[in-house]
Amino acid sequence: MDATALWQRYQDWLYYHSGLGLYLDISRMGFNDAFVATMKPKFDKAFKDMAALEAGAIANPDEHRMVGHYWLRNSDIAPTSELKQEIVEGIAQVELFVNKVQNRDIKPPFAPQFTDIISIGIGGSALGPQFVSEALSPDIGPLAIHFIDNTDPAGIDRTLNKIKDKLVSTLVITISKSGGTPEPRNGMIEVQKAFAAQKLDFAKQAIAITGVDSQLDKLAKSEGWIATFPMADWVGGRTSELSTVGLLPAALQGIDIRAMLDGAKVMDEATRTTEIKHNPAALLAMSWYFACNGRGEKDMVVLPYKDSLLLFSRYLQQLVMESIGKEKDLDGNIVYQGISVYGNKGTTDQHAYVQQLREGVSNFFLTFIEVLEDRQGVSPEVETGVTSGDYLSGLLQGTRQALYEKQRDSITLTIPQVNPRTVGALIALYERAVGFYGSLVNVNAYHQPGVEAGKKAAAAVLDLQKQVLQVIKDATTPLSVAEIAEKAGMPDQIEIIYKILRHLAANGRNVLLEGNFGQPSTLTTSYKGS
Ligand SMILES: O=P(O)(O)OC[C@H]1O[C@H](O)[C@H](O)[C@@H](O)[C@@H]1O
Repeated sequence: MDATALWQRYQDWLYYHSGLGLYLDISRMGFNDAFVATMKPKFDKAFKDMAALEAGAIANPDEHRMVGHYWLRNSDIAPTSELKQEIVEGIAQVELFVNKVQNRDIKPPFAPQFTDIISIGIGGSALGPQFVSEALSPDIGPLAIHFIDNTDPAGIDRTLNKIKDKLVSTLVITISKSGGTPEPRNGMIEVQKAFAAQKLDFAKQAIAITGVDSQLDKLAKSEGWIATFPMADWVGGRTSELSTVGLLPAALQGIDIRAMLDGAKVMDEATRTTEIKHNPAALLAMSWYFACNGRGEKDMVVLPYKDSLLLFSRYLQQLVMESIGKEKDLDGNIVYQGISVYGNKGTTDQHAYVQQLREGVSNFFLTFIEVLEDRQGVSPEVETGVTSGDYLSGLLQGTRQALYEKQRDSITLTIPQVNPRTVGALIALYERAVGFYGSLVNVNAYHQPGVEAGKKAAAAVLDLQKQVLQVIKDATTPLSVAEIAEKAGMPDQIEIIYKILRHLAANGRNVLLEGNFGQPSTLTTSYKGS
């Protein structure tokens, strides 16, 4: 297409939201009018599904749950007055708590005020708070936040070492919807031990955000933690950023949560229209469908040209891949759906993998995220008449053009500034686009059965470890891996048993492994404990 035709196509397909100052440009996706026409009936169904979801339908049939994240930012649309009240009270509870922390009505027992937060959680109980903190936390805020989002001992040490002198004034927030996920439980126990080592009273500095009556809820109540905040079962982990999960840590950091909620609400209104061309979430979902042929044939590369949006692609990775990546569709057919998401930030990635994007395998489409405001205040010139921000903008435009010349499709989303309102709007935009896409490809976008399999397998490995340890403790002579597997009655688990032994031996757990490490069958194991 020549420049004039491209410019016309840009204008024909440009979506602009004046209230948010947000632009969506899908003109560099290679669809045509015939494609749009074929999508029309699919979207009619998607719009209907979405309306039913918002009205309180059981949109997550496997888990028999409603899907209510849109109600969080406009409680008036909650399907019952009880739910509305629950939402209003949830926000009030957050604001009251944050107020009390700020006024020092709630404070740690051995320090004048809270200065830091350790937020413990994983997946949907971490990615949203991490993204929002990176995007919006002030350079010097009322409380500084640190995350434990894994069960990696060295990672936990790193976080704890950084703030060991400030543990006395640290508020610990453990977030887990189910309240039974092992990683945050482990993190919480390790933090509890770090508190005990400094003779601090963990319970007086701890709060939980979790489902009512979950293990975590019961523990927090039985140990007398400062507070527990309920998580509703109709809010999924990956869509919980605008629930207490995201709002509480954000507000404690001094982020305007009402503005975040408002941005999301405004975007929700914009994405309810049933005209594809005027609905930015529908335009996104349609573009994804085009690029992926409705079957995940291409990857979604997300490149925000703004450091503070660094974690957006990681956040979207869960939102998109856990929602769309499904073996079966809603009718039970095997479909192996999904869209792979990755990305870091521009221009940084231009000096890393954009080489492949421009010239290598063409298995992706790009989403540029552009922020019009370079920084607050005036920029110095780095060359006559040119600022660093001009470079950032120029490199984005240049990359978009260079990719287009090689027939690589891209979407460009432009916001005026990274602020609570635009971040709320971005979250809402992608939540809705993912919901539409789920309908377009007929999958349940709100469950995650695949994750359960991995969790069960991990639990089985830990059970096996206990058996293996017993076998080597009981043995009077060193045993080979095969002998251990035999004695544990698990000969078919020999490879996992070998890996358990190797891990124990590497970690001072009284397990001695001897022999040729390049030939595991020669290894013998003995127990060196007392
Ligand atoms: O909040 P939690 O119940 O601890 O769950 C944390 C995360 O882990 C699970 O395995 C799910 O796949 C995620 O969707 C969830 O966000």
